[in-house]
Formats: sequence, C-alpha cells, structure tokens
Amino acid sequence: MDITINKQMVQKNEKEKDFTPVFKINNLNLWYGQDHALKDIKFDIPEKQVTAIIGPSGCGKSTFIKTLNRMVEMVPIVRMSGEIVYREKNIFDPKYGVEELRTQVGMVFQKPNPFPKSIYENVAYGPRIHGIKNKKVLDEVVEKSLRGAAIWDEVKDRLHENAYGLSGGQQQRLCIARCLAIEPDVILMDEPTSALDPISTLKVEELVQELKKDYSIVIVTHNMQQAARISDRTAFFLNGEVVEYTDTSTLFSNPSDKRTEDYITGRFG
Ligand SMILES: Nc1ncnc2c1ncn2[C@@H]1O[C@H](COP(=O)(O)OP(=O)(O)OP(=O)(O)O)[C@@H](O)[C@H]1O
Repeated sequence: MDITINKQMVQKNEKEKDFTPVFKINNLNLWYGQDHALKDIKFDIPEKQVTAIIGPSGCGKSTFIKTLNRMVEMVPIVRMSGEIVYREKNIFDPKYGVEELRTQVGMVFQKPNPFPKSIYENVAYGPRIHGIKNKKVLDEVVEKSLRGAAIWDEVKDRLHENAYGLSGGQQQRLCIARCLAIEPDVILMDEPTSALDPISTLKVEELVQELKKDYSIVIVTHNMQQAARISDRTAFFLNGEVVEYTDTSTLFSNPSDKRTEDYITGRFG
C-alpha cells in the first residue's frame, strides 16, 4: 500500500515538473480595502497548455486572472503583495510597463465586447495602434487572426459590416480574433462561454484546443465539465486560496483534498 502511494506521489511530482512555466506566482496576496480576496497564492502556469481556474462564486477566480495582466489594479482600493513572474520578469517591477505586459498577455471577457465598428476594424484596431498602417499588411493580419479564431469562413464576405450584426458566439470568436491580432503569448479567458449557447460554447472549446498549440491559455470557468474537457491543469480556488492544483485528470479523478472532492462531487458551490 505504502509503495503504491509512494509510486503515485513520485509520478505526480514528476508530472508537476514536466512543463516550462510562463507565469510563476509567489505568495500573491490581494486585498479590496479590508477584504483579503487572494491569500498566499503560489503556483506555476505552464506554457502552451490550458490551465483552468475553478471554484465557487466569490472565491477569487476573476480577481486572480485579472492580476496576470494587472487589470485588477484598475480598482482603486486594491492592494497587493507578493510576486508574479512572467517569462523571468516581475510584472510589478516599475520598469516593466503595463502596456508591454498587455501586448503579451491578451484577455477575452465573459460577455463578447466588440467595438461598434466593422468586423475588419475590430481586428485591425490593435495592430493599427501598434503602428501598422500598410493596408496589405493589415488585410493579412485580419485574415490570419479571423482564421485563427475559426470565424473567417463565416465573415469573409461581410468584413465591412458592423460587428454587432454577428451572433453572440460569433462576436466572442471575433473578440478572440481581436486578441490574436496583437500576437500575444498568453490568452486569459474569464468565463468566455458563460453567455453563449451550447453550440457556440462547443465551437469556442474546440478553438481553445487548437489555440493551445501556439498560446498559453488560462481560463476561468464555472463549468466543471468544461474544465475537465478542455484543460490540462486545474487550480481549485476556495475563499481566496488555492486548495489544489494539479493535472486536470488527477484533480477530477483522484483529488487529494477533501474540499476539492466535495466541490467536484457537487456537495457545495
Ligand atoms: N471591485 C471590487 N471591489 C471590492 N470587492 C471586490 C471587487 N471585485 C471582487 N471583490 C470581492 O473579492 C472576492 C472575490 O471576487 P471574484 O469576483 O474574484 O470571485 P469569483 O470567484 O470570480 O466569483 P464569480 O464566480 O461569482 O465571478 C469577493 O468577495 C468579491 O466580493
């Protein structure tokens, strides 16, 4: 019995080491005023894999994902301590500009939020801001990004129509294309399918599987089945703490903490 456990632990430890981290999070704490929303978070996020963040409402999932591109700092009462290292640079280092970070770390939100512009202009917006003016180059970036987001065939004949004319699921894939157009390294997704119907959800889930070949993805989801379907690693958050973080199949089939087991078997949350 002991030997089996030891063997399992060795295998698990080996597995845990078996990736290149894109983010290293060390003792991250965050307060909204007096409310201690993230408590001593410490884990590494792998490159070119999908990492799911799960946990009950209010446990700090959105707060956590928004620390990774420093969006959380837009809330004036936020205070933080600890360290987030992105590709060997501490993102809180004053020398490391937030704009540079957000070029590397793109984000897709819960509700599709296209600009009130044409499909083409939605995707061309970021590259234009980064100084690309040449029409041919922009055309190429727009096509490549829309193809990358698996929506090109649906929109190629209506590129100059308003993005608001697209369905919700198409708008979300357009927002993913807009994110790809700035050629990020990491894509953060905060419940990207919670406002979508099941077919659009499936399309976005398939897309995430394609995108992880080229990008590192962190996805917050309320939906445990979704985390189990599409992620490689899962972190279970509870009351601002990471209770368990391991490869997704282990977390769902053989959780090591009773609270994880209670959550994934629907005993709370
Ligand atoms: N802008 C804010 N100002 C003050 N407190 C906040 C703010 N945003 C979040 N909080 C608090 O921080 C805690 C974590 O919230 P957060 O939105 O990160 O949780 P969550 O797990 O994403 O929840 P949900 O699944 O419901 O979206 C909660 O107690 C919440 O009330």
